[in-house]
Amino acid sequence: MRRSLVVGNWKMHGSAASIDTLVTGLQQQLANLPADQTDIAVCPPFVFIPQVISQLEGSAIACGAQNVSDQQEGAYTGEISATMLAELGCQYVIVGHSERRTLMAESDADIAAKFTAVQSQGLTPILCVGESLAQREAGETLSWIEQQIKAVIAVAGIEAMAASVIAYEPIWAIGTGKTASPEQAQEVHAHIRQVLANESQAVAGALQLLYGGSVKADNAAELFGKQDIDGALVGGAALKAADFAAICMAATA
Ligand SMILES: O=C[C@H](O)COP(=O)(O)O
Repeated sequence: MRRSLVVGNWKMHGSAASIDTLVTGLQQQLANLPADQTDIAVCPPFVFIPQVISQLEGSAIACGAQNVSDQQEGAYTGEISATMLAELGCQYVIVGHSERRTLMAESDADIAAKFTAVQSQGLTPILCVGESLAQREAGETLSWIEQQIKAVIAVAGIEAMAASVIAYEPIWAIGTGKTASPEQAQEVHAHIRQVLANESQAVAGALQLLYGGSVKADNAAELFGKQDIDGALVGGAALKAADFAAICMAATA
């Protein structure tokens, strides 16, 4: 049976003080969560990672990053490498978030290179895929998601997917309050698992598949009730300790 995983993506939010409060709140709220059933991680902005890792010392909550360079070292002004994130103690790195694909024009090739760079340092990539509203309305959702995943498999190989997490995040549901229905999400998750199963049943069966897009305390349980939804990548609701904790509880129930 797959463990569930809930990841908070704090995006470009927070200050040293507000993050201190948030992490303290999370530790209090999640103190009684059975750590053997659910993996939990938070992804702060880069500059707050050392603070968060220090605050989380001794806790079962892992820390991740929201982005990474596809290079490990060199003259890449403003970039952060997977080597650096590993040294800090990060365990996860989000790659291919739709905000980066759209706002930073990251291509499938860029994302595959980042995915490989992350794994080369022993970290776990959380590969985000998702369709726009126009693509959904044109009936292109499944083929688009398949293409995004195959672009990474083509570079990293199917076995590499075993050491990764995939997050399905329909772009139209991110930060909009419009969640995909559990049935819409399950349809895509089942397809993702089938795409993987066509190459390796073992990888498909073991991979944690998250849903992201306006996940809240009051819709999480229904989403997690679906067979192929193993957890969530949470944006807005991850900024409030009580809300994020409630989502983690729902994933554990
Ligand atoms: O990475 C998280 C997703 O973009 C979801 O964000 P949201 O929960 O605010 O819709």
